[in-house]
Amino acid sequence: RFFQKRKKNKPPGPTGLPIIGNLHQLGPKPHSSLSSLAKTYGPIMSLRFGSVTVAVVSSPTTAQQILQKNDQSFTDRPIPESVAAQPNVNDTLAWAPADSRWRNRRRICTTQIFTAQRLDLLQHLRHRKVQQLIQHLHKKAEERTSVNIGEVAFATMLNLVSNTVFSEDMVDSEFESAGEFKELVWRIMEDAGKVNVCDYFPVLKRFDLQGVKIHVKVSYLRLHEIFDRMIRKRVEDRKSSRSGGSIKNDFLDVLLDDCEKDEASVFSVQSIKPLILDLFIAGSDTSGSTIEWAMAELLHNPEIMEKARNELIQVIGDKSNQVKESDIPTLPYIQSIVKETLRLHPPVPLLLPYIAGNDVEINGYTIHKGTQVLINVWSIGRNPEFWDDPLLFQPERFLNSNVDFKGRDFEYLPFGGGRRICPGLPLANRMIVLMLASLLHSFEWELPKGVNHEMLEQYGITLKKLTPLFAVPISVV
Ligand code: HEM
Repeated sequence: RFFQKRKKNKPPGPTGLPIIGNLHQLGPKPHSSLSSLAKTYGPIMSLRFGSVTVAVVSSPTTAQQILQKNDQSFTDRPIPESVAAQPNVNDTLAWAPADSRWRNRRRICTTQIFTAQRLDLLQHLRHRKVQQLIQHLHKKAEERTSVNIGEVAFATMLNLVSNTVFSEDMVDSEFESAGEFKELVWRIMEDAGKVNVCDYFPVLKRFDLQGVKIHVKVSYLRLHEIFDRMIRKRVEDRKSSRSGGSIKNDFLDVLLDDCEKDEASVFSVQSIKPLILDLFIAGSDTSGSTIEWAMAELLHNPEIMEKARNELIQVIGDKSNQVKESDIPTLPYIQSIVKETLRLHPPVPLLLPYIAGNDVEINGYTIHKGTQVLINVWSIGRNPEFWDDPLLFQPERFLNSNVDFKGRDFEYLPFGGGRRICPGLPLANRMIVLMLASLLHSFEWELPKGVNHEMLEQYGITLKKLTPLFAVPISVV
């Protein structure tokens, strides 16, 4: 009777099979399968994955109910086993419960890295990292060899984050050597993207049937070891700096200042490592895949590429001038290309999952406490009810429109919304526009001969191209 009461008034959804529930309906592209199911069951539907009840939201008004109207009930996230494998997971930003310690960590990241003022101060860093990328591409252009666009953009972003945090590069300037750091972050992304049966059958957790947890743990521990070494070295340097040496004033120094401030500090040497790791993981692949999709769309739509290059030539001039961040406001077409890319290819198509903290009424249905909630922003961004010709890549749609990705327009949520909206949004926006504008201003691009250009997706922790995009840069004269 208790069980039946709990099931009362749930949103509609497809009947599941015994034991596995609806897991078999997810397929290799869950965001797309769930989008198809929503056509039958509506903007909020209920499914069962193993023993976990999941509500899937697929319309702007329903997303608004979750992220705005009832946001106090949807603050926490369920933690997948591949994420729980890391040490001190409750000290992360992305997965920790939204308590006062999480608020403090978020506040310190926002005020010390992501405010307009702090970002302005570190503009030179982004220019330097993008110029390193451009120099690397000039060499490739001379050799007439193709470049893995997603990978070099990913490595550039890793180096930007590592310079923000540690004031040093983690990937060599040629982006080629299998830099250990890059491989470790990459491997974590891969493992975290696997569908893990243990997440849906909590009784199986301790058996780690697919071995995901044990595999990913090795990478986490190694990264913690690297961070540990760097942090200890910095602690020593800070001691000597007090006797006259220099200090770096980067994010690590901010965190260590906080550790030393008082005993009630939210940070310790142990608890800053998961936070730093979160910034690397959340920032690099998302930005890398956005650049990859943008370039893939432009190679697919040469007239749009041409229009973008014309805007750059008009605003920036010829290749002897470099694109700067201060040019961004005068590049509306490039900005629209980035927005259109994030509409069609949101790197986190189902956002990070939420968990209902109590029973909540949405659209007349009850979302019971403990239900996982997925918001299908991929589906919302492709719905003809909210977008004209939604499957066409048309940056123009954003040109004279106020729709933005800051979490207030619920038909367009590539960075999520509400209190857990992506804190890295301002940095990502600046860096992605700058990187894309520089790639287009310095080079013409073509696909390697004989390559079949497809636009298929591969679902993982970020939504990537099924086959990585390789393109040949040609230096403009
Ligand atoms: C194109 C680039 C990016 C996209 C599309 C993106 C998207 C997202 C999304 C969808 C979420 C979950 C929001 C929600 O659940 O409502 C998120 C969370 C997060 N992102 Fe980003 N992100 C990007 C870049 C970055 C960067 C550059 C950083 C930092 C360096 C970053 C750090 C984070 C963190 C720490 C969280 C967890 C926030 C929390 O749960 O409190 N992201 N991001």
